[in-house]
Amino acid sequence: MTTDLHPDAAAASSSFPALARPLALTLGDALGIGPEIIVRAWREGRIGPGVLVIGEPAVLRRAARALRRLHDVPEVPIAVIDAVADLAEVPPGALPVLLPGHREPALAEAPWGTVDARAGRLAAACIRDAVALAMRGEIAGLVTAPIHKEALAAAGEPFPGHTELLADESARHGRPADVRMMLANEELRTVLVTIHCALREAIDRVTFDAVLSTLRISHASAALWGQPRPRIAVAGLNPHAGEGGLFGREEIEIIAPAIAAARAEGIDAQGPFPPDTIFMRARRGEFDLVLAMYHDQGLIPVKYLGVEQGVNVTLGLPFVRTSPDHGTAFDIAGQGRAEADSLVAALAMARRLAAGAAG
Ligand SMILES: NC(=O)c1ccc[n+]([C@@H]2O[C@H](COP(=O)([O-])OP(=O)(O)OC[C@H]3O[C@@H](n4cnc5c(N)ncnc54)[C@H](O)[C@@H]3O)[C@@H](O)[C@H]2O)c1
Ligand SMILES: N[C@H](C(=O)O)[C@H](O)COP(=O)(O)O
Repeated sequence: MTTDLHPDAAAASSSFPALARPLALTLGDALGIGPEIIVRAWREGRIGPGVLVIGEPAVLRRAARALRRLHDVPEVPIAVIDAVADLAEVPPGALPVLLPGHREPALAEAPWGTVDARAGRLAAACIRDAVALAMRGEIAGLVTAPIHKEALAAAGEPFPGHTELLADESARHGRPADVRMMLANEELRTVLVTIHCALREAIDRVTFDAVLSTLRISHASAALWGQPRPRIAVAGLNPHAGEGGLFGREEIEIIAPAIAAARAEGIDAQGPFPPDTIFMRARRGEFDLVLAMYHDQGLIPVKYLGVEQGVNVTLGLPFVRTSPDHGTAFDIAGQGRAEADSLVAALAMARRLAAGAAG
């Protein structure tokens, strides 16, 4: 193994719960920071045992060469495997890379930080391969490196992100899934009622059923991370949670009735609270989780605390899926500047969730 282990490497590896099956790490957008944070985390000894990458070897080799050149450290060896079972044969120190069903080796010559349909196509293929392995029980879960949504769209994918694609794949494998996005760090957890759509559309999507089902999914999922009865705070949609109807009536007509229905089912839900202070209250311990009505209402407070520790978890799937809380960072891709901390946190969260799911 290389000599430049991260100071947290020993702590990270020793804290890994042993899993009976490996985790799959999907490549993400080949022209973003995904390949380099995978190689960097591996080189720093922070990925731990029982993990394989599903991706294009040539792309990972380019990332390994770039990091060797930029950080003057030994190049991470890549070991290509054809099946999960081959993981046991991979020599120590080599990064195991499972060949995806769809290949795009030429992406190793494409410019970093550019939108490329081939990268979108490869990213989607790696995700689908990982879901197939998860549904067959060959892996304990998947951790997805960031994709670029424009590249996904350029590849003709009808899904705006992993969350929607994973739900569709789950259904295609016979397991329809009502999923929600959670973003969590050490201080704050938020689950979103609506995600990847225009804000005007998001407001229309805030319905009684959407809020109630998000509460149900959040409540049911919390047992996986050891909180069987989470104290859930529900943010209002409008400023000051509508100020008694002065600034909108969604809280009165939609959100409060959904909270009441959830409470009648035994879910510890409270609100709707003014959105501008509920995250501060949750962060200081009044609540375990905040339900946010739309994407940025929930993600800004978590990411504002720093993208280093946040983890994106898809709730409601029949398999574990986590992801770093950041994107492809095209502005720094290929420069050796991307931090791998959130990827490491996503892997650690996936291990904990997979261990919990295994019982
Ligand atoms: N999990 C995912 O797949 C995921 C998550 C978020 C965004 N995205 C996608 O990524 C693309 C770019 O999104 P964006 O620009 O809004 O956000 P981004 O997270 O890619 O970048 C935002 C800023 O944070 C910095 N940054 C991000 N990750 C970093 C890291 N690990 N180390 C150091 N700096 C880091 C970037 O350099 C940039 O300045 C979009 O297509 C978006 O949809 C994907
Ligand atoms: N909404 C997420 C964020 O901003 O972090 C990001 O787009 C990831 O979404 P998926 O996991 O659905 O790709």
